Amino acid sequence: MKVLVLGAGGIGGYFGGRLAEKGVDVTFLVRERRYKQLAENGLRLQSIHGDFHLERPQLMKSGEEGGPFDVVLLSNKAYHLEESINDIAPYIEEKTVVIPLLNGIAHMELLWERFGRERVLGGLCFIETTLNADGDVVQTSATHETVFGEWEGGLSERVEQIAEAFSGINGSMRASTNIQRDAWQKYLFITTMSGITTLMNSAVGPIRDSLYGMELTRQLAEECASVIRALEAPIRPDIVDKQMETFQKQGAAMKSSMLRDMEKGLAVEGDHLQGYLLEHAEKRGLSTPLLKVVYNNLKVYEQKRSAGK
Ligand SMILES: NC(=O)C1=CN([C@@H]2O[C@H](COP(=O)(O)OP(=O)(O)OC[C@H]3O[C@@H](n4cnc5c(N)ncnc54)[C@H](OP(=O)(O)O)[C@@H]3O)[C@@H](O)[C@H]2O)C=CC1
Ligand SMILES: CC(C)(CO)C(=O)C(=O)O
Repeated sequence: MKVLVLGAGGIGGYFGGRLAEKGVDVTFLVRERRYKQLAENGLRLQSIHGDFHLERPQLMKSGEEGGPFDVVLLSNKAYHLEESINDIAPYIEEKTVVIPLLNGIAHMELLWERFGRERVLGGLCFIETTLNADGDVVQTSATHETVFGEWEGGLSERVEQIAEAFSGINGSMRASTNIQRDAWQKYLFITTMSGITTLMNSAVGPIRDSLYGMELTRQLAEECASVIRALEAPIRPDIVDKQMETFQKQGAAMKSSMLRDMEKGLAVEGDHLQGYLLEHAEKRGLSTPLLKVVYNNLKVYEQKRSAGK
């Protein structure tokens, strides 16, 4: 199976690296700066599950000849989606499937529009990873999992084949029979998790231990869930309780990738995550006061960032 991974950042670098470590034929579609870095240093994973150094990753830049690919793993940030879609387009053939690993939901419509619903699977990942100053992928907590499947549910032959090819890696890349529900539930989790950690400017531990930390986290999750339910998305009735339990179980040092990006002064995916839900809340007249505060905090950050402060 030939896999093209767009982006070799925290997510693409990690899962693409783990696939290559198993012997899967993986090519990374990257831009100039990352190309140079990976060509010089190789792809290095520093992980609590074991380090890995891929000395000569297969690399491509947009427009170069390559393929055909069976699977394209999309691992860009949401604010690079348009360019990323354009860059993978030449490699999407009749039988190629795209698996997006981005957080959020709004990208699905754009992918369907461009490539057709039949070529796009649902996908998501649970992992805490970031790039260090040398461009190495640093992975720091127990979970390292991606999940993918047919958006309409069930298990198709192609999904089974991909799951077979991805099985046995150091980590988990598995098929789901209900990826639509899984993706919306992940969306709820990340919108709450990135929202509360960026608002409080803190890892999970101090938020949990603070006077109103758990109450506010639940309030944010309830507000987000109310919008998701109004969109008739298929989340479980008890999902907020379940996710609060998950929040309780996280290591104290656990941070969202959005908070890590903020700490590095990088762009954030506020429009794609919190903004998308707020837009729908406003259209439907739903009250989401804490979500508004969270989103506004991100907007203030963006303003200061673009003013260089
Ligand atoms: N990091 C984490 O712990 C988690 C992240 N996620 C989600 O996964 C997605 C990816 O996040 P993450 O990996 O952390 O982000 P990173 O910023 O670490 O990596 C994204 C990579 O995509 C590359 N890229 C963007 N556009 C293109 C393009 N047109 N062609 C080639 N490469 C491109 C960037 O390259 P360049 O260097 O050239 O800009 C960058 O290396 C996000 O939606 C995030 O929310 C989900 C779960 C956990
Ligand atoms: C919360 C977490 C780490 C779970 O995978 C995540 O998705 C993110 O921070 O982007």
